[in-house]
Amino acid sequence: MASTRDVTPSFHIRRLQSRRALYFTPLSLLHWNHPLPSRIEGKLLEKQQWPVWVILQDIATTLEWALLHLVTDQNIQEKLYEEVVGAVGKNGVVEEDDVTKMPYLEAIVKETLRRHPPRHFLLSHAAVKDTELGGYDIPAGGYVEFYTAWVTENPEIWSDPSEFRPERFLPGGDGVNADWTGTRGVTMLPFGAGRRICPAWSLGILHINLMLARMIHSFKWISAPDSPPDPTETYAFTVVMKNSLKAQIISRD
Ligand code: HEM
Repeated sequence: MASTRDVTPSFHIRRLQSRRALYFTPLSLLHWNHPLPSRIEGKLLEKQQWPVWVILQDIATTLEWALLHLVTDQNIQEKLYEEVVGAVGKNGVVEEDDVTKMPYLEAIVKETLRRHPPRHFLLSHAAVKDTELGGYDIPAGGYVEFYTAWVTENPEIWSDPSEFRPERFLPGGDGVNADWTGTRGVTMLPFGAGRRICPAWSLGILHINLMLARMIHSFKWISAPDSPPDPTETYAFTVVMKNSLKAQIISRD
């Protein structure tokens, strides 16, 4: 009989890692606190200390929001499971190359980043010279904060923006041509845009895709009794769930 466990996603990540089911979750690096290389030109935040947990936080936040929707809507979860099984079989192992051939997985991750951009604000930017931006005069040295969530909440850009609908990123959907790195127009900004865009956005996406595919391939995720998923948001470094997701997992073996 399938066993169930009542655990939080972070616990899942550690458990799956110990079963070698996950590709890469460098939790041991959580205490690493060396300066990351910084790009200086036109940059406000110089030589900051960037603890690695800050970076992992973006990935963990995205995974937790994706799982909330997959637990809430089992049809989406089953459709993803079918796609993963179709690509690697029931007993195969999902590898990096496999996730590039999973359009529904990609649509789920894009919809998660649209609906729940982990950072509602980009890093602080500053004008290096007197600048006019969107009708405002920004003096040299003036700080500019970009609020990213307004783009994805905008009904002029997205139909029913508050709904979680991965299909919008598939052919025929309103997001099929969305450029999430902002080079062809800005309809979502999870990684920022322009020359200060997150330099590791594709690495982040690869990790999220791979982990999510492996989690769904190995387990069916369902709501924990007496603890239904609660999408209320709160601000930490990223915009997280006020009440962490609790779910039960059932082995698909
Ligand atoms: C889902 C995953 C991720 C998200 C949503 C994300 C998001 C962002 C955002 C919004 C920015 C600020 C861009 C701006 O101010 O214009 C940023 C910057 C940055 N990110 Fe990421 N990021 C993710 C993963 C990663 C990973 C995996 C790494 C490193 C391995 C990384 C390293 C950095 C660095 C070093 C910067 C600063 C770049 C600069 O100052 O020029 N990020 N990220």
